[in-house]
Amino acid sequence: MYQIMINDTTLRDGEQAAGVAFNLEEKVAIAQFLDAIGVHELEVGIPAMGEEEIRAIVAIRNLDLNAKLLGWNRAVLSDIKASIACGLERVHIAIPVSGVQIAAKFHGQWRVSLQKLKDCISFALDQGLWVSVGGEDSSRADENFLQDVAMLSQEWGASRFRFCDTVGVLDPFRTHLKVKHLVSTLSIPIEIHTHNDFGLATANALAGIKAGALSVNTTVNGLGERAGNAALEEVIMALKCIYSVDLGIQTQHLLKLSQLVAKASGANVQPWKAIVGENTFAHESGIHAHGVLQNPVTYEPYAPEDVGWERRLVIGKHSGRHSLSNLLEQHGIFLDSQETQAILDVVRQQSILKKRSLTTEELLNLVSEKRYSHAT
Ligand SMILES: CC(=O)SCCNC(=O)CCNC(=O)[C@H](O)C(C)(C)COP(=O)(O)OP(=O)(O)OC[C@H]1O[C@@H](n2cnc3c(N)ncnc32)[C@H](O)[C@@H]1OP(=O)(O)O
Ligand SMILES: O=C(O)CCC(=O)C(=O)O
Repeated sequence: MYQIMINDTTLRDGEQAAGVAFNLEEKVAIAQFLDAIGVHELEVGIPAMGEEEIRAIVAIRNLDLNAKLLGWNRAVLSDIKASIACGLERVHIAIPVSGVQIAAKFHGQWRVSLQKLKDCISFALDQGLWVSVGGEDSSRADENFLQDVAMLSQEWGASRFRFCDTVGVLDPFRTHLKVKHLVSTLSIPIEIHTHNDFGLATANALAGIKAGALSVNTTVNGLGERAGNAALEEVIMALKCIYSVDLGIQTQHLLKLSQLVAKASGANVQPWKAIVGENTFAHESGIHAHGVLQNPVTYEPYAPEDVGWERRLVIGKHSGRHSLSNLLEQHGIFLDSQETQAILDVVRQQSILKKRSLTTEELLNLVSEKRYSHAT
């Protein structure tokens, strides 16, 4: 595959998740972290939101990061002026392209909206800015109209066109078809922006990349509007492990980044969340733990250290003899198979009662209660 760029929008679409509000320090810390691990481009916010947002964006801009910085704008001149006031050199200008959005938001006046887009692109270019255009709701747009808007954006001087599955209604097959069509007719790069309303955001982002999109929008932990966006950590690791595409990003810090964003957003990551959930490298089931003890590749698609995790074997309702013996032996306890089975039976009962796996301390207490003479 060709050179793919991540344009992370945790600080824009991520923060649009209902109830999430980063302060300046948090925005700066997230931007610094993303930059430090090698993320190529950051959509840092919406300058039109006013003073607070502008202050945060200016603070990020003053860091002189390696990542390119992009401000999000409507096709409104005052929005572009606010981006300029932040000292940004790259602006993203969005317009809705679906019939339903143009009707509801612009009373069907698509010509007016296209003229505004043209004026904004022209103004931004005159100010020496680099311009990207976003087709909001591209996935539900009439294909010919979408094509026209993208072609016009290119003609008017935009350097990239963003295909947005704004309400997450595509599947990977349709994403591939639609993005491939745009890629084949435009000479500027396409960016893919996906939402997770049906749990397909990452799959659709990958399908867009497969179809030739050179840039992909992500957010840390998949944070974002409604069900969120394609998760940065999922896109990076899927590209690396499934497609052998290394984006040059230091993946071993992905867990720390996830924790930073979880704290700043007040939105915890569910334990089974891909890549960064706390169960990602936790093995309880006897058959799995036995396999992993022989060779971790049996039940792990990549090594925990690759993303900052450590492997955990936990003892609970589904555990078997091998993992129990392994853990006890680490504490100098060697039981015969009957004794091990007896402990396992109690573990199962206790796990059901406690509705969780047991801690090592609880397990050692169980063994000592049994008073096996050779157990210490
Ligand atoms: C799919 C997306 O994620 S789009 C990004 C959405 N993000 C956000 O809305 C978060 C930040 N937004 C804000 O702070 C505010 O909405 C602002 C500052 C942008 C605008 O605030 P307000 O002036 O109070 O307007 P409000 O939000 O109520 O309504 C949106 C206005 O933008 C217009 N608008 C929406 N999209 C666009 C667009 N792409 N280009 C031009 N105008 C647009 C609407 O028609 C409406 O205009 P009107 O006031 O003339 O009727
Ligand atoms: O940039 C755009 O055009 C809109 C981006 C967006 O957040 C969306 O469509 O979901």
